Amino acid sequence: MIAAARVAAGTAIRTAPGLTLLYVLVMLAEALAPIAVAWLTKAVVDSLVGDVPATGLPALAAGLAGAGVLVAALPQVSRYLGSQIGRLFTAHTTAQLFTATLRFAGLRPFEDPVFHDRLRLAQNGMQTGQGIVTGSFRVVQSLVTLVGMAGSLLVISPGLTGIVLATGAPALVAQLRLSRRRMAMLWETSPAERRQLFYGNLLGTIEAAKEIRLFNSGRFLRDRMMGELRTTNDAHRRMDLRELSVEGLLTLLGALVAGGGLVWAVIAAGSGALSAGDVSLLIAAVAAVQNALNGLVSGIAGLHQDLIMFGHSVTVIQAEPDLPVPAAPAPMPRLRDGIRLNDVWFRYSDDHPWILRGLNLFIPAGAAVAVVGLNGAGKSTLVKLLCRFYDPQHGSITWDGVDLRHLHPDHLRQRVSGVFQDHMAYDLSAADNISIGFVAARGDEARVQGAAREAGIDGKLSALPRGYDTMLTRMFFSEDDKDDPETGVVLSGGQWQRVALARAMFRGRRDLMILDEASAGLDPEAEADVHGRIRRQGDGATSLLISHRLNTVRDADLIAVLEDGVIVESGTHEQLMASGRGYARLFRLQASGYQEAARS
Ligand SMILES: Nc1ncnc2c1ncn2[C@@H]1O[C@H](COP(=O)(O)OP(=O)(O)OP(=O)(O)O)[C@@H](O)[C@H]1O
Repeated sequence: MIAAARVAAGTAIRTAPGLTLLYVLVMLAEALAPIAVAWLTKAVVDSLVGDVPATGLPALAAGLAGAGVLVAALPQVSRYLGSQIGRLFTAHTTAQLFTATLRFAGLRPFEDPVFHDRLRLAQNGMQTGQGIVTGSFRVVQSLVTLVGMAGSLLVISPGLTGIVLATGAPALVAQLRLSRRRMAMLWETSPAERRQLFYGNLLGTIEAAKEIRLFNSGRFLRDRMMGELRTTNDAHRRMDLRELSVEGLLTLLGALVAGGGLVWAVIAAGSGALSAGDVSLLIAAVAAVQNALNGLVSGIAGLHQDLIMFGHSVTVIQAEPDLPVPAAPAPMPRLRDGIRLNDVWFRYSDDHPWILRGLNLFIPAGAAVAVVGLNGAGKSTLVKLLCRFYDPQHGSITWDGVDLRHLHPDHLRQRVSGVFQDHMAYDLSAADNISIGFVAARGDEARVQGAAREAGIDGKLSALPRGYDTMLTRMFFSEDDKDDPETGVVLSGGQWQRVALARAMFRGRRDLMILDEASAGLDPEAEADVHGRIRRQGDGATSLLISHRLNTVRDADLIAVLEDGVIVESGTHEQLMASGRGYARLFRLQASGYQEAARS
């Protein structure tokens, strides 16, 4: 929490130094104004009842009126300044948080549920920016008022001062414990809240809508969502009850002290021990000290809570890299020799089974290499290792002899392009969907169109209502233009695959092109055509093709069969067919299926 406080203070000062200074001055004036009002009231009352000469009465009255104006006006000014600093603070830390998530070079953090909980709380914590800024100044302000008012009260009644201040100590301890418990509760209920969000999103997305309706699973999902919501609601209710009882007791204690003080002051004034002005000062001071104490206690508790929340952002912002990045990465010239996987062992975590078990494979520069294998054999895992989204636990992957671990992940990825099996369909325009593959060339319309042509989707995209500027989603239309087809279109699965291919093509010639089931949604002829284009694309480009349709990869220079975490067969199509082993069997099986289909 101390680290979070340090970061928060530094951020506020850095993002808005002038405003912060102004805010401090306004808050100080706001803190001192009630003290001035109390003392001026005492002086006026004493003058009026004749305890002191009334010569300066008009000046006192004018001073009192001026202080009253400040008491009324300053809170509005400070609220505006606090909000503005809070907004700047939130914008700054939000940018930092998302920059930090981009710094993770691999995928592991995004598969970690604890990270997801933290990220969600961190995003909520971003909204606490204003609370931290205003909360910390409120604490200082309450402290100033408290000291001033307690000093005033001390002049009249040291005993009462002691009692009033003493009620603050248990309040502070209780509030701090409450805020710690609330934060712990939020952390504990975070997984349930995340599941609730997940079910809620499922019930509202088009992707799930078909299955939910066909399988009539909506009620089941809704009930699960409500179950999670009940869990979090119960935890919140228990926390609210606890707060209610503690705060109720503290309020009662404060009221008893204030009432007792009033009775004592009236009796003391009756016996002449206090002046009328003293009584008015005492009434104002007891109320103000209690207010300031409450402000201080709840300010500290709120700040404590906001800082714990903000601490999640700081943890993400300051997180160690998920993959070791060398301080002096090896230079990365164009691939000349090839990529070698040497005795590669990999599993997703210690409690997962081994996916790759000593895999050896050489992908020669300039060659088209196909990897085939059954579902779950580890083909996509191999692709992720080649992009260095993970490091293997044993063995190495080398790029022209240099271990990927010695290269900078950014440099490596600049040399790679491709389409993942689970490629993205962005709710963006057609042009953006393609040019996001190489943001530096965004706006190059000819290049966008060229890539789309290569992927065989130019005809479709050019004919859209707004051409390449058409949104490939119907998510963002407004009430006014909801029936206008120009606001967005919906593509088919195969068309999306071609858009993803165009995105990969848009990157231009890269050393390694990976197609992981990238054309499975196309008909076999189109898939073979795509593979052919990839092979012809630029001289010497290396490609890694993954497909379940063996016929579409038969022209590859090398076909490797992945099974049980190792390559069990490799060679050209002809060699593998001649060997008559698993590949040949599967190929014949698939070929006979096509022949059957062709005959029927
Ligand atoms: N992020 C992950 N965390 C844990 N296990 C994973 C993860 N991704 C994949 N796996 C597991 O790794 C194994 C290999 O998966 P992979 O996706 O590499 O197979 P594949 O050969 O590409 O399969 P398919 O042909 O079905 O696409 C599977 O058993 C899968 O459950």
